[in-house]
Amino acid sequence: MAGRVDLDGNPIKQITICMIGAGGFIGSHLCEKLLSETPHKVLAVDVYSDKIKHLLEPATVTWADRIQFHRINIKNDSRLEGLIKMADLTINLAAICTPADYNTRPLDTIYSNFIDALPVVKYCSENGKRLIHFSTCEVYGKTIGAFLPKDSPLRQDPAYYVLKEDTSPCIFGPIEKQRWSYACAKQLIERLVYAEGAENGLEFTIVRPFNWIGPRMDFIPGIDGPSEGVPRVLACFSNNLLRREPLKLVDGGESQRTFIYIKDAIEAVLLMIENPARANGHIFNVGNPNNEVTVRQLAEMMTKVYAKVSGESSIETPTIDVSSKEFYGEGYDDSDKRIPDMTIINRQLGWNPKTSLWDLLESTLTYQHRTYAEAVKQAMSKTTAN
Ligand SMILES: NC(=O)c1ccc[n+]([C@@H]2O[C@H](COP(=O)([O-])OP(=O)(O)OC[C@H]3O[C@@H](n4cnc5c(N)ncnc54)[C@H](O)[C@@H]3O)[C@@H](O)[C@H]2O)c1
Ligand SMILES: O=C(O)[C@H]1O[C@H](OP(=O)(O)OP(=O)(O)OC[C@H]2O[C@@H](n3ccc(=O)[nH]c3=O)[C@H](O)[C@@H]2O)[C@H](O)[C@@H](O)[C@@H]1O
Repeated sequence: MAGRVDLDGNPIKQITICMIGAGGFIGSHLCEKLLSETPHKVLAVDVYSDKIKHLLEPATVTWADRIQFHRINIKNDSRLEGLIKMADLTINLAAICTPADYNTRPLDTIYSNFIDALPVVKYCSENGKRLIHFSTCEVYGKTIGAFLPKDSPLRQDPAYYVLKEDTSPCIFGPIEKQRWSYACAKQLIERLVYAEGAENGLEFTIVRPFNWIGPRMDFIPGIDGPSEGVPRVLACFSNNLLRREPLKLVDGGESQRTFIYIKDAIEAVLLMIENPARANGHIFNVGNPNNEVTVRQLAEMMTKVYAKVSGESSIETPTIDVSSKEFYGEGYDDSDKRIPDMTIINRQLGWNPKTSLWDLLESTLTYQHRTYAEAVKQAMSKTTAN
């Protein structure tokens, strides 16, 4: 760790980071990276700590004095401002961010993504502290191309679908499509952070993740999360594979996504943390434009990879179609296609993603199989016995 320098060759000083939402999927990977590869200190704030338990116990691990866990709900805890004041940098990851919640719990979604983030921005601004705020690629909404006729040749033109931080519009559906409650709340908090920068000099960076996936993402229903819960697609499909049931394709699985390995994405966040002069004032797409698939293709690839890593044959009917109304309920809508433009992050931080979709699925599904296969088998045999 000695002699670490930033992208401009300057020595990197040890800092203290207040990480809100540190117990979640991204937070757990970021904590791991900071503790194992940097000298920085982490004040980890969350209501849950299961995903970072291995970093907190036992107290004898070499980094024990560099991480402190604070079980705090940021909605109503006066300790938050004190922690932000103690830190050099605050990273806010806390949010409700599973699509099944956006149309079924729109109030909680809006409160979590906008109202609850407000004090964090305010405390950073008032105390002259740097903020890295986690937004989402969903702020782009639908592509311009989605509104062209299906057979229009313009749909093939990147100008109609590649998403650029400084030029693409944010295109959401009507209010009754409550899916957009999340994207809209995230957009407004982005505008607020940006305005604090412009009017009050807040030093900020906004991150727009594009489908980061990997170990510890969400939960397996009935094992380490509610039986009726609907996590994001990686965990939904993992759950289906573990239970040997068909993967459910919402509205035919035609939507397109670009998936990036969490470990590649975390490299980008570390560059932002350690290169403030290059990252401040910027909004960054963080994704892997080379890993584009339709959801149907993702299901097919996950089925193949899971067969390889588990040694189990695939089931006869690996996928079934379900309507979005049946799967998510009233008010669901979808982003059609998400390709991140990488110009800004490349120019500012020289960062590029590395891992192919096949490789990232192989390591992630190996983890899923190792972590959950036995527990799922036991849960299923109990259900059959009852
Ligand atoms: N994973 C992705 O690909 C992705 C994509 C786009 C945006 N994001 C954004 O990145 C951030 C982190 O996402 P994630 O995938 O790690 O989600 P996650 O749900 O795994 O993590 C969020 C964490 O925040 C905590 N939290 C929520 N409300 C809180 C509160 N009131 N007080 C304290 N803690 C609270 C949760 O307990 C959870 O541990 C979110 O803001 C999300 O919108 C993630
Ligand atoms: O990860 C991101 O970058 C962002 O996008 C996600 O949104 P989305 O990609 O729509 O969510 P997923 O649950 O990962 O679904 C991806 C696609 O798979 C489909 N799906 C999901 C689950 C399933 O079982 N079957 C299925 O076909 C969905 O309808 C959607 O088209 C979430 O909103 C956030 O985590 C985040 O802000």
